[in-house]
Amino acid sequence: MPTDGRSPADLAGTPRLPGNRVRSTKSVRAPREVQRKWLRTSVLGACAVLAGLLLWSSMGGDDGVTEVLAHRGEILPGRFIEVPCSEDYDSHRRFEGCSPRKCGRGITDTVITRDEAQRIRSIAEKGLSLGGSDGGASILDLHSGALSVGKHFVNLYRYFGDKIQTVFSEEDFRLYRDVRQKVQLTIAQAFGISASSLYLTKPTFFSRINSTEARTAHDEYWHAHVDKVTYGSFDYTSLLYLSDYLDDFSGGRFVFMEEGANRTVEPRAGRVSFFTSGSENLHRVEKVQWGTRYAVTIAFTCNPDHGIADPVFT
Ligand SMILES: O=C(O)CCC(=O)C(=O)O
Ligand SMILES: [Fe+2]
Repeated sequence: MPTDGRSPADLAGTPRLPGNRVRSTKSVRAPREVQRKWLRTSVLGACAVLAGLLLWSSMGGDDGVTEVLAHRGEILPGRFIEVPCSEDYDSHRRFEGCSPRKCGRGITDTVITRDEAQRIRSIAEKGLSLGGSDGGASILDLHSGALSVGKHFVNLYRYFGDKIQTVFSEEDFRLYRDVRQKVQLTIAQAFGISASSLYLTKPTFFSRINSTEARTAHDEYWHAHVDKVTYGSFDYTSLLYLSDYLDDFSGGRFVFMEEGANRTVEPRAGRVSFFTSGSENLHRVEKVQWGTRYAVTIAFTCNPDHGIADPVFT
């Protein structure tokens, strides 16, 4: 406890005002000034510590510096950041005019409309309502038919047979293909390659993430990874977000991880984030804290042998 610098013995002979207050005389003014000075210093010190803490947390705390590449509220016509390519592509067959020579990441909010995102999300909702993981992460793959159910996956097409036409419509598949085409063109343009040299590859899938605790390894979506290592055939990864960060869910931001710096993409319905799939783009997804996050991972390869077709309504 701070004192004004006088011992109880010093105070013993001091004249007292009513209320037991020490009278303000010249002899006591100096210690009171010391007290004020101390108070001022403490307040200033506390403010400085608070400002430091705020700055530290806004920079990502002990994760290192965090830069937001795309805020949830902004509408980006297009942002592209070039990064040096990793050597990951050297150990794979090279397809000139397609395999990444220019690497990087881009974000655009103007290729897919909010309305298209809403309609694409309805497809995901319909499909995923037929199943869903016991843990926090469910997937629906319209190409293979894979759908999370409990702790496993079922093949939606085998399970429903012809009845699948009562779930999805021809229009759903048309929209899905149109969106895929627009994303493919965007990637080709950003990396200076021909769109026809890119092939859709697997897995291309919808994801639905909530804050339910993971039950199996499939629910653990938050680990840092390199898509080319995880999925093999990927050369270019894209993500189309179907819900809004902080309106529909919290947590769940996409993070590009680099030494000393993290760069985040805040999901926003209609936002397309795309990047070369090698370790120049190591990334993770933050754990979702509340709400539900929908997205589609749309992957492209340069190797026609690894290409897959658009899903068809049969
Ligand atoms: O949903 C996301 O933001 C990222 C998903 C992802 O990293 C992946 O599918 O490989
Ligand atoms: Fe990934």
